[in-house]
Amino acid sequence: MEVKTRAPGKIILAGEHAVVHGSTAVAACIDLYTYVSLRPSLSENDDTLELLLKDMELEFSWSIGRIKETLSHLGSPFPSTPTSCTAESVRCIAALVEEQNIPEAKIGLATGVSAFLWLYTSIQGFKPATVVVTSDLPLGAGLGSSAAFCVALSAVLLGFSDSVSLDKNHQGWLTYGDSDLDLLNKWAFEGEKLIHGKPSGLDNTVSTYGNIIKFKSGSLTRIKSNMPLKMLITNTKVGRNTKALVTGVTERTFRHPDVMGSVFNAVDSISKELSSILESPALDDLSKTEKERKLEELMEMNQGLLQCMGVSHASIETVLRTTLKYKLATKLTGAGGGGCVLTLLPTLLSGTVVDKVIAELESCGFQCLIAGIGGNGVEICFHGSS
Ligand SMILES: Nc1ncnc2c1ncn2[C@@H]1O[C@H](COP(=O)(O)OP(=O)(O)O)[C@@H](O)[C@H]1O
Ligand SMILES: C[C@@](O)(CCOP(=O)(O)O)CC(=O)O
Ligand SMILES: [Mg+2]
Repeated sequence: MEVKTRAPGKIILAGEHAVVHGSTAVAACIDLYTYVSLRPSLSENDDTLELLLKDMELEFSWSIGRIKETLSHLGSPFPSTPTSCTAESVRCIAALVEEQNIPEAKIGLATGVSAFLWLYTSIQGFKPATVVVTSDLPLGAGLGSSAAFCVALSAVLLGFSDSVSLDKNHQGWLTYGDSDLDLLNKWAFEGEKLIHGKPSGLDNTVSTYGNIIKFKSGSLTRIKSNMPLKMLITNTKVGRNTKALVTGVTERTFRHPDVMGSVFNAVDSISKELSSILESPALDDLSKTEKERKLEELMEMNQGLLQCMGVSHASIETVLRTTLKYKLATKLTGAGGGGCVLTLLPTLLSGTVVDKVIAELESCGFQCLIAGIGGNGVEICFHGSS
């Protein structure tokens, strides 16, 4: 039987980077997904584990014997006990990845392949199978592709273990129960660590549970938003790497602990205020517009503080300047340094203005999209996957 999962990407409305240092952040999932399907090998002669990254046109294959020989110290699989990859296992897994000779232009994927091997062997053990990955999300652009990958992967692997309880006769997409979500979110976090180094857990948590969440020091609060949010997402297409940007902010924090502490505190207040605005009732158009004005100000302030942290970029500043001409507020989303930028589109903004902004941004070589915000988190499909 083939089983498929999908996990959404995300936008961070406030609090990226500061959340790594204990501040509150607010994030929402978007309707762009990473899909992972798993087909266990049925033939006794088949002794390989295959990973197919379809969008990347990359295929990896290891003999189970080779994996066992390298990772035998792991023992039996431990699906119910999310565990960090030890330094020794990191080294062994890196050797298995290196043998696959990833082309230099795609070497950034090596950490994703390592996360795959860790999650696979920890949850499934040494069983032959084919795992296929596709994604709607741009990789390394701030929309949480790394987390969606780890969440969808953990979800499909646990879907084959006895550690989760799911109705396998269900047709179409099925959501997981709360305790199963807690388990797969912990595994996804372990995968994110191999990609990000020191993730806050925000991205995997919003991809797992969906909707809009407030997140601080590993714990989440679901937000019941009372306002429809429309965001223009602009991909600057400037490549960057979350791990390097997070390290840069941490180093700046070591150099200027007091200043950065104040910056993180300010971000914490922004996220708290933003979430309370989302939750407060919107009674009429006037109060809706007032709330949107406040959100815009908070986004502008958050962007200023992200610039203080050193994670803005010339391309992001170009988007800021362009949208400001239309009196629209913009902030980067995710790790910054390029990647994606959010612009709030107020309810009463005319379609003509939106079209003009998009045309102007696209004439700079950027790519614009408007994604649906705040749907379901990770889901699984046993039959008739779309
Ligand atoms: N579909 C995928 N297949 C394999 N690896 C992936 C996939 N999606 C993400 N990754 C891993 O995540 C990395 C990008 O993560 P990151 O730098 O955190 O950016 P973001 O999470 O914003 O997209 C990739 O370089 C790769 O290692
Ligand atoms: C910068 C950070 O706050 C978010 C990173 O998101 P992304 O990988 O750029 O999608 C890091 C984290 O929360 O772990
Ligand atoms: Mg990421």
